[in-house]
Amino acid sequence: MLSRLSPRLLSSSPRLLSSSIRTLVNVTYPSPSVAVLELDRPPVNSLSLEMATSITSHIKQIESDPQIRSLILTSSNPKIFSAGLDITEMSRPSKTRLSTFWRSIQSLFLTLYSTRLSTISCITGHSPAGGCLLSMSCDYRVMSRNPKLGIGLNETRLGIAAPFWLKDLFVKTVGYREAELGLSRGKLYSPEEALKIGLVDEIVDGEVYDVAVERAEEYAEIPEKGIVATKRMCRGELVRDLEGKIEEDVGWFTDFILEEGTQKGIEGYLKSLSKK
Ligand SMILES: CC/C=C\C/C=C\C/C=C\C/C=C/C(=O)SCCNC(=O)CCNC(=O)[C@H](O)C(C)(C)COP(=O)(O)OP(=O)(O)OC[C@H]1O[C@@H](n2cnc3c(N)ncnc32)[C@H](O)[C@@H]1OP(=O)(O)O
Repeated sequence: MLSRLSPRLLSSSPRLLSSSIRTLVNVTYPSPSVAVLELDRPPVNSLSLEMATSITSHIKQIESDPQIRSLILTSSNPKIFSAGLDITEMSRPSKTRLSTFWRSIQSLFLTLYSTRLSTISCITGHSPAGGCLLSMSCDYRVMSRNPKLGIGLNETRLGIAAPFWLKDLFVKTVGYREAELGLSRGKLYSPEEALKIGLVDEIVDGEVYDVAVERAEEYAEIPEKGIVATKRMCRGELVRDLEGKIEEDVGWFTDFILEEGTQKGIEGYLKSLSKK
């Protein structure tokens, strides 16, 4: 039933959908060529298996409408873009669930990073780890100037490491030395710092969403053929690298996460979060 609804219909009846099926995202259309996908999984938009799968399938639905040229990724929570992977997915999981979870994250990355759509990340709130991955997978990043916000890859703070493709994406975005420093220290950058190193492209004092729509409309005016060929040129290598190592990467992730030492670290991190 859901899959037969066109994306436009989806956006026109979000309340009807949320009462029947929890989609975890809202889709709206501020102009004929622009779609907005709003993450909506309270309290912190963390990426569970269901959340990652829902985002991926909504991107694919939006992509299938030829009129839509740009996609804005944002959050229903003004303070938090996404808290990254749902850490509870990695705490004492079954191996089967953990593998399926990781495949859903790989698939979300590949879909968002290689979509024909021009993607704008509208970052109004915190964006650690998997949240930063979502933003870095977009073509353009606009962030609120709020100095209390943080964006970056803080995996080491949980006793885990970013997978090779996320490390490569970070290197491509901010350069080798900054990536090495940021990854090993698990650094979360303020918006000003993020702008300085190229982790975000613009910071905004007022309404970030309005600027994101403006940028999305600018992208939508550029001929699609040129954009798609350019994205393929810039992003194809990393996409092919991961596509060629999907199983190996699932193996690394599950082995690493299921190690007792990693489990203890994750447990401790979860406790520290709930004690705050
Ligand atoms: C060799 C390599 C092989 C394999 C690689 C291995 C792994 C690498 C994998 C992938 C890379 C990506 C990893 C990740 O994304 S891990 C997640 C990292 N995220 C964080 O560290 C963020 C943690 N959260 C926070 O810092 C704060 O919650 C935040 C600043 C976002 C919001 O603060 P606020 O004060 O507003 O809310 P809280 O009270 O802290 O949280 C509310 C509620 O939500 C729970 N929570 C928070 N974050 C998460 C999360 N990521 N997953 C699940 N649950 C989360 C928090 O515990 C609170 O719960 P409760 O106490 O029950 O209300």
